[in-house]
Amino acid sequence: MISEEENNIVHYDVKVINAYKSYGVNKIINGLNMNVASGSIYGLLGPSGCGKSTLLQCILGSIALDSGSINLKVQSLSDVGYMPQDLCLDGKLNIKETLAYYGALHKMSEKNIVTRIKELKNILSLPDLDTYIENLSGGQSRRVSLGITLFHDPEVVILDEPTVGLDSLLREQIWVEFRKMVEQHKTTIIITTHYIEEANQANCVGLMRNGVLVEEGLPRDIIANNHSNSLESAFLKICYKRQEDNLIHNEHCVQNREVITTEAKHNNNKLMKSSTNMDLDRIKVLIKKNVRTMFRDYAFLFTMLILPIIQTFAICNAIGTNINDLAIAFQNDEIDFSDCRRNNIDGCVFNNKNNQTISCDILNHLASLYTLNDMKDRNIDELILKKSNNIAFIHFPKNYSIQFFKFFDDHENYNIESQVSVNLTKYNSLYTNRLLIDLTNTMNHVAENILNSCSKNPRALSIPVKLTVVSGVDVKSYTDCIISIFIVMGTFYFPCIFSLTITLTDKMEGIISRSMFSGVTIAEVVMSLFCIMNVLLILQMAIPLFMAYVLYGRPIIITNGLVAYTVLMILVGWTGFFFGIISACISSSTLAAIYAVNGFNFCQAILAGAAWPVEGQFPLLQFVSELCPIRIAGNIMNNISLRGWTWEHPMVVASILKMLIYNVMLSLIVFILVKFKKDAWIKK
Ligand SMILES: Nc1ncnc2c1ncn2[C@@H]1O[C@H](COP(=O)(O)OP(=O)(O)OP(=O)(O)O)[C@@H](O)[C@H]1O
Repeated sequence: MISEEENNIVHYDVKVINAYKSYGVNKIINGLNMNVASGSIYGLLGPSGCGKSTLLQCILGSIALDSGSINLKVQSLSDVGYMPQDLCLDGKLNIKETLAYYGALHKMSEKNIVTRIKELKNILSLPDLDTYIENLSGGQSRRVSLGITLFHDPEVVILDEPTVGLDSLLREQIWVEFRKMVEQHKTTIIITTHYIEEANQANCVGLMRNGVLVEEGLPRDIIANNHSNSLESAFLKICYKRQEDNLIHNEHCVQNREVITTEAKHNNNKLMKSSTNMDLDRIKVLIKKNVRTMFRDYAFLFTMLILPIIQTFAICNAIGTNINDLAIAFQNDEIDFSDCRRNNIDGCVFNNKNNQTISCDILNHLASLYTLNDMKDRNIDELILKKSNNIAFIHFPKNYSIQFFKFFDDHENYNIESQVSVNLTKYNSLYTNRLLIDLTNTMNHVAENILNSCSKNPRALSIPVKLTVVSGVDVKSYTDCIISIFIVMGTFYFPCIFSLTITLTDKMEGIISRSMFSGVTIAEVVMSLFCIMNVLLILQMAIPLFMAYVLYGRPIIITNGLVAYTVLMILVGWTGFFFGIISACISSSTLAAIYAVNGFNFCQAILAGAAWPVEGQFPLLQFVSELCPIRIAGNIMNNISLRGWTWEHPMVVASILKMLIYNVMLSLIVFILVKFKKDAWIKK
């Protein structure tokens, strides 16, 4: 038989003892004591910004107290249900999937999940369960959020303004449910609310002001003690009185009963501790949820799967190709250019000098390389160059061919005034260099034709150098030389953007912290993303490789070095992934993080030699370039594919080792952030 003394003993599920918490100089909790009896509803009231949410988060252990202690009777997070003030819901899931996700995190069976979804649909008047969260009204989303909190039937329920935005009828229904939970299941509920009158239904209310509870008691006692007719007016009186007295004291809810402090099995720091533990089932649940949301985000899918195709297409078509669309202005005083088309060198030009027009030969050859614009008025040449797209102006004097032959026959008496003049625009060094090479080649070509026409050895004019390729594949364009750098750029960039955007979005939307309240560890979040990333990485590697080497036929030497090539790509992908995770962890703004990562990748690509050879950089910059993962891997991948380097080459082994070291270092940083910087994964 229970004695009267035992009957008076109150057991507490939550005890806050002399708690202090400051943000900088702002003291938010200032020596607060609070006792929440088991199997009761505790209404925590107070003006906006007084620290109610902070106190709840300290109770849950997501924020650490500066001093004081919080004792919770519950054993683990699975015994607690927390509804944050923000919704923290994933818009790309529907109601059923959302509830099932949290049910699965709490390791509920499929059958229980289905039954519980039906129950909560009735209790919370949820709309059609297939409706996506992003299509719900504010009040409907809040009910789903409450549903998540109650889903696993926790012993202690902590609710931060659960009834905001709900109509009075629904609020009433929900309070009836709270009372039922307390009576039937002995659930303990702590609830903050702005609707003071609904707190009348609580077993105990506490009024928080200036970091302490200024009043705590049964609602009807507080009303009676303050000679008021409602809880709201009673609290107003208390606030005025406190302002006058400037007195802060804390009286306990049940003063005439003996208080037994429940043994502190878990304090706030242990309940939601940073953990590197991993549970395979939870990782599977996280993977399922992330894959589901990814496949519903078309912009994300486009970035992950279509953008690599577009990028490779752009690289293969827009870099290192022949520049065919350049224009040259010319004036030919020797012959009208329209007559040139009929003009061919006929017989040996030295025997038939007067009929030959060498300018035609030169212009016809240039016409196969450039767009030629015939200018009749030489005086406007300056204007032509400034106002048009012509990169040069070429002028042939009247007696050009005669003098040209003289150049061969009688070099001493050659009239220098009669040579072709070329006026260059020098705003683009690439164009200028190209034109100079083309002019030299053209003149050589014409000279060879002339010598051929007279049955003379054309090699008489060429320089005495013999060129032979001794190693490496025969590259045809600049793209061939740097294609591996571009491929590896994408292999770094896409996993980086993948891990950054998913982690940061889930962090900023509170989905990570909400999942953590359901037992998920950050290590599990990272591992689930790592698994998905590896599948995506296979596609992101295969797409550019197939396009570059199969579709566009870029040169490649097939050796066993290609295995090292693949290993390097995978290691670069992992580096990008870890880099994205770390960036997401230390960033507090999604846009800033994306800009920073894009900017970093751009610099890295430039330093790695994507635009210009690294050998042209000054020594210190070269040293920095050699530290970039894209350079470490890309350079060796180029050597494997173009020079046939294999596993046996020490540089190949060295670069694989360097990339391994990179991955170990970055994963170590991730480990430290997971283990010791829990706050960094949660939106402040
Ligand atoms: N991470 C933080 N850094 C600095 N100050 C913070 C942080 N979080 C909260 N605060 C400050 O602490 C105070 C208490 O905030 P809290 O959210 O706990 O108030 P509240 O009582 O729940 O308010 P409301 O009823 O409007 O939700 C506020 O002044 C807020 O600006």
